[in-house]
Amino acid sequence: MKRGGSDEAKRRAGEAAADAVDDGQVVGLGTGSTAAHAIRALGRTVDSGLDVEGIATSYQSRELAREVGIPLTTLDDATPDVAIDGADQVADGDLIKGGGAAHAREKLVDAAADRFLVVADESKLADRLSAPVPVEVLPDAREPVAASIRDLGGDPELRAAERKDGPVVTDNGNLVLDCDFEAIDDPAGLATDLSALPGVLEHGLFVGLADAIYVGSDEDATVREQ
Ligand SMILES: O=C(CO)[C@H](O)[C@H](O)COP(=O)(O)O
Repeated sequence: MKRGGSDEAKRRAGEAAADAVDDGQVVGLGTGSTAAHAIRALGRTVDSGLDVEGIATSYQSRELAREVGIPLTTLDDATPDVAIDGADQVADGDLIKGGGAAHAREKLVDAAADRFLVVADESKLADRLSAPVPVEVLPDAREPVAASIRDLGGDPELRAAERKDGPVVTDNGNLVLDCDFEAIDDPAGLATDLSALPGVLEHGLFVGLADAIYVGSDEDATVREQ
């Protein structure tokens, strides 16, 4: 699915981050249209002889990696040296992710990596995180978690599928509540509160995880070390 700014800006961010991958490294392969540019660029470097292995964060990134010829491994067998992943919003180096409902596996792989590179076009940058926070819940936990989110000041909405009747079902077989907290003053505190709710598999607040943000525009890509 395509979200955010121009495809050219996303391509510049994704390709710049892929350029930072060294021979012999294991790479976490993020999900979304910006991360897909990085995966395609890595596929081209594999074609030209670079020895890298990927760890997919979703069905989408696994299929794309297979298509472009990146050999795959898993967290059972390897630790990612670097992960490259997109974001829905970036503020002060913290992120909201999960626009593609892949944030549970993304957080697992991105947090495991020695270096986590975020790839984003300029439209994702904000002064404060304020986009709805995706919260993946076990199907049985939908109502209790929604009630707890309201108690925390959020407005949860079950994510509906686009070309299927009913809700989005994640790669893990769960549901997603998009939770609007408006401007988030304390992302770390909210992340802790959401993680503590029974039935929450994972939420899309990525606090203090990013090592560098690759920001693409229609002209170039710049790197902001965190
Ligand atoms: O978190 C994600 C998927 O769960 C994506 O990385 C995020 O939604 C950004 O996507 P895009 O690069 O297509 O704008």
